[in-house]
Amino acid sequence: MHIEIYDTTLRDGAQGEGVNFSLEDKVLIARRLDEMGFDFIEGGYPLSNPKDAEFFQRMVAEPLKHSKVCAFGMTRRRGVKPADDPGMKALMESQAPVITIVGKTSDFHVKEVLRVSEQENIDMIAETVEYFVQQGREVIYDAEHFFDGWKANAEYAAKTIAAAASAGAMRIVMCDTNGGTMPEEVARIAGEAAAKVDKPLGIHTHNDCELAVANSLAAIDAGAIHVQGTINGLGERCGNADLISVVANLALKKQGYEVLEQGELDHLTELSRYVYEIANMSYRINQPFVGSSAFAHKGGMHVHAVNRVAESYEHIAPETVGNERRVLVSELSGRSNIIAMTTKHDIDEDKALMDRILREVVDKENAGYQFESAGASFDLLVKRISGTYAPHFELVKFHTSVESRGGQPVTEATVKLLVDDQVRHEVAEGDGPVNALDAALRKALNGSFPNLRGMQLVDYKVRVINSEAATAASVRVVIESRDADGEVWGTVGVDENVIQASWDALVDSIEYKLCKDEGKMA
Ligand SMILES: CC(=O)SCCNC(=O)CCNC(=O)[C@H](O)C(C)(C)COP(=O)(O)OP(=O)(O)OC[C@H]1O[C@@H](n2cnc3c(N)ncnc32)[C@H](O)[C@@H]1OP(=O)(O)O
Ligand SMILES: CC(=O)C(=O)O
Repeated sequence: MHIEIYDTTLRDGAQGEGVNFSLEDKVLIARRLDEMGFDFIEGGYPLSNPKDAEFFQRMVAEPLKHSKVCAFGMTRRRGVKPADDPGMKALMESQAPVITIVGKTSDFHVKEVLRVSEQENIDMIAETVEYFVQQGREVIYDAEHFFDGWKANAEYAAKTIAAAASAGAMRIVMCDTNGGTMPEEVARIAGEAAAKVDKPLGIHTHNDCELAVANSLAAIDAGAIHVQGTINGLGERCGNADLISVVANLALKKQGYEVLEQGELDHLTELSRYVYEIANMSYRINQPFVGSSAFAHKGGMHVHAVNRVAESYEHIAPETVGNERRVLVSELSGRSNIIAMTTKHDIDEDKALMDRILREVVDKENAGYQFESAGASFDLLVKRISGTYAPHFELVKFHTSVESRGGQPVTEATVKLLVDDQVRHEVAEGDGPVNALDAALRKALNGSFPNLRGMQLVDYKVRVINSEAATAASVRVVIESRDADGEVWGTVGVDENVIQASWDALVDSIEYKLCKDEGKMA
């Protein structure tokens, strides 16, 4: 059976703290969802702001190929005819083929929040839905606080959805607006609701109890054919049901459900990252299915098993959802991690060598290093231990200073190096000691290694690692560098002095780039 996937990233997702899509962001996301075969895309709330209203005009000018565009709004205001209500006018002007109307299900909300009679709320629902149906629009009815309302007064809740259904709504969507309902309640109430209306049911859940995906699946198992949610679970408070997980579970874990266009499942990871990128948010590494850790193996025993049979510690093949398997190296590694991570180093599976590398990794992690995000430093460590490393330069000395000139801080670094037995002595200013050191180091090396101009530092993180040791605390510096072709690599340095730790990470970054360009890292 086909389950309709209704995306509300651009409306309910935008209600998430820290999310603010521009008009162009919204158009880009809508187009990507359209390409993947999402059935419905809720573009926004046209009454709310000009940007949302404009989005619908863009959709008229440049229509989507597959997805139906939905405009969202509430039922008419109390005591007003739909045709006179500014909300209805904004929805009509959107020209969206589908209008999604949210209305009150719970008698408590009718009394305490809307402050209208129970009958007026029923009339608001029926007249609003009927108005849009008469104007030739398809109407989806979002029954707000559906489960809470049903638990408090099932008879009244049933009357509200019956009003929407008989007025012509094509879907009745059960909303767990406060996100507090348990999956067994969702299943039971969805079954009871199905007996009261003759329209297909949908489900819209929030994640306040970390159950939004489970509740969506429970409703579908109970007969709902339509599911609403957002990409990556963006949304107000704890977010909405994450459609990435909903879609993956329906396609891969449940029997008999079809979702999206065929062959689109392996674009889920790309879609998730795309939306994070546009929302200017960091992705969640442990996000199910699509996080970078979703198939990352760290424990030595696990890596040993995965090297033999991948499915021993993987519930699906990562490629099914466009993700990839990763092996991490750390103090929890066994020889199997090292073997998996050294395949590119043209070294035999020499047991003694693997043990030496493993011991060095464990010792260094014990001293505060972390190789998970510093793969380039690990690769250099392997080269050092296997005797294939020849440094490209030697440090004679470095010096940094920060002084105040006219109230402005000025940072300067000097480095003295030996490159091919030649002394290079350079000074540079920077936005801080590490930036200045980087600039001076490059000045000293650029003549011999012009390819260094292609790389840049893109991230710099410092962490105190044994703060309980007070003055003797060490710091770990992790630097991320990027090459002109987009390749990114991480390096790490640890020391009691933050400048020394930064220097070590910096030198590893440059040595890695030079080795890589000479084909010694492949
Ligand atoms: C569960 C959900 O996610 S529903 C969607 C929630 N999303 C948003 O609120 C984001 C967009 N909202 C907005 O831009 C604004 O709130 C607007 C434009 C919709 C309304 O703004 P305002 O007119 O200034 O009203 P305000 O937001 O303060 O209050 C909401 C009003 O709608 C009424 N209302 C709430 N739900 C409904 C409903 N389902 N049907 C009719 N009226 C409703 C409230 O009673 C209140 O009116 P009142 O002040 O006369 O009592
Ligand atoms: C409609 C909606 O967003 C909700 O009830 O949560």
